[in-house]
Amino acid sequence: MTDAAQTLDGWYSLHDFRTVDWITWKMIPAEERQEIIQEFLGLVEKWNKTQTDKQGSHALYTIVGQKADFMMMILRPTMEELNEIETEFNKSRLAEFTLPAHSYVSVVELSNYLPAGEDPYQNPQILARLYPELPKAKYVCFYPMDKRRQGADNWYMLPMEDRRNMMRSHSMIGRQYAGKVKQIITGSVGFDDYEWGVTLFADDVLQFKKLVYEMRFDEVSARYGEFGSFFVGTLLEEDRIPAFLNV
Ligand code: VOV
Repeated sequence: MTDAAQTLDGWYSLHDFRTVDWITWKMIPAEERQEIIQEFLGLVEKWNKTQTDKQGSHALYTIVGQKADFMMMILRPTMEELNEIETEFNKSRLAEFTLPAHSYVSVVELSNYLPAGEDPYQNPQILARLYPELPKAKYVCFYPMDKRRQGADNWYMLPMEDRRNMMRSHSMIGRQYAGKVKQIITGSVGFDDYEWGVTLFADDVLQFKKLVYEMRFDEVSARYGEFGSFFVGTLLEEDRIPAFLNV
């Protein structure tokens, strides 16, 4: 067996995608819609408080295309909290007017391919990456991915040194996007259908395409990357929620 990569694990993550049932939403009185929006804003207010207390973070984005209408990305210290939040949303009145479109369960992950120093859990830069406050970037891009295990191209059979070299090259490309794209890699082996979730944040949506395309030419993605569905969305700030739901 080759050496397994060691991981540092941070907050648990839920990407929850919903489609709005606009037809039934339009059928109820405007007053009732306002109440439902207020109830949802109350939930978001609770999440804001958790974020201020540094006990988690969240982000809301409206999704472009037919895969979903909006996404709630939630980070929390435990899986139980994610489950509670999801259930609380499901019991809210807004949920009666949404259909589940997709979800992804994972945990913020850093791997030891690049040296992190002595006790990484004491390193403030590492802690900031494991327990991040999600940025208010204008755009989000989410997709799940695997590393290939097929015939001669089996990532998990490669010696540590080869994987480390390839990850170094990967990070060199990534670093050219510093300040343009922020990545949060979440591990999902044992939690969801792929091995990682990739969540990218940017203020210029085109940078997602440029970064993901450039990485396709890099060996770790070219030879070993397998990708699921891509979701792209625009920031749904709280003050935009009533307008988004206005019919
Ligand atoms: C935005 C830029 C960017 C930067 C700087 C960056 C850097 C780094 C570093 C330094 C490391 C290793 C240590 C760690 O921090 O974990 C990683 C790790 C990882 N990455 Fe990455 N990545 C980026 C971006 C970035 C993208 C766009 C993708 C998707 C790939 C693509 O083809 O679509 C990706 C994937 C991953 C994955 C799946 C892992 C875990 C691999 C494993 O086997 O464990 N990543 N990544």
